[in-house]
Amino acid sequence: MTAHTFTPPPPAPVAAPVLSARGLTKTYGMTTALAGVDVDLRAGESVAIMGASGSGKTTLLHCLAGIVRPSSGRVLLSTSHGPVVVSSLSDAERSRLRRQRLGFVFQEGLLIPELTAVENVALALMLQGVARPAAEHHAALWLRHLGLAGMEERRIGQLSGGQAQRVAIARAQVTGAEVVFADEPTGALDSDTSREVMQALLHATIAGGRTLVVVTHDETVAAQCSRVLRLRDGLVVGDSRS
Ligand SMILES: Nc1ncnc2c1ncn2[C@@H]1O[C@H](COP(=O)(O)OP(=O)(O)OP(=O)(O)O)[C@@H](O)[C@H]1O
Repeated sequence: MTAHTFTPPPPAPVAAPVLSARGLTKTYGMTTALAGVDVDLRAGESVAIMGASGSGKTTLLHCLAGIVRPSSGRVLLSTSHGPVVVSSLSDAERSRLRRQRLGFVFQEGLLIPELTAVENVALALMLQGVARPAAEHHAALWLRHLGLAGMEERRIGQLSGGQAQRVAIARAQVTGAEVVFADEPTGALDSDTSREVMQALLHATIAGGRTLVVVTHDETVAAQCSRVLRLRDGLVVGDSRS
């Protein structure tokens, strides 16, 4: 009789973090906005950052996204071209990195009111050297994907708040950003529209295996994310996964 030995399957590989922060601090004069944050974010995660007003949420998002440079500590972004130490880059290098590798959806959309929906989305690609016809083609596909077919030629002021936020989501996705950062993306919307916009943001980002980081005060927004980080006085005091 053959002895059957049980061979345990190899452990599932743990994906390397897309974004890692170690010992992040940020001070503004006498104010400590971040007091030493360590965090690893992985591909496919949707991470809500919560906490009381002034706890450091936006500062953390800005440090992770290379918008502001931390006072100390390190932010490492893993890109398809290799790892990048975001916190050591110059202002110009960080702004290039943001344009090429990161996506942003803020409450006050960073959309240009004089441009149409399709032009706003296409602009993100054109800034990377994509020719206008191809950029507008891709932009229109994303707008359709986000339920905005027929609204491509409207200026931002001719859209509802929820529609404008979906244009911002399309713009954040169209370049294939590794990580999408959102700061109160649904703060100005009613609760039904907020849910729809949040679902659109989650599906667009996570379906592509990318990472979403959302600063929010809204527990219903956080409940739609796969992980919630809670900040107090510039420190992470809670980290839960659903
Ligand atoms: N540019 C700045 N100059 C001076 N102080 C700042 C600056 N940005 C943030 N701060 C201070 O750092 C601390 C953290 O601010 P931050 O905006 O990160 O908090 P938050 O949790 O996002 O707050 P809120 O929920 O009110 O938006 C606060 O005390 C704030 O006043």
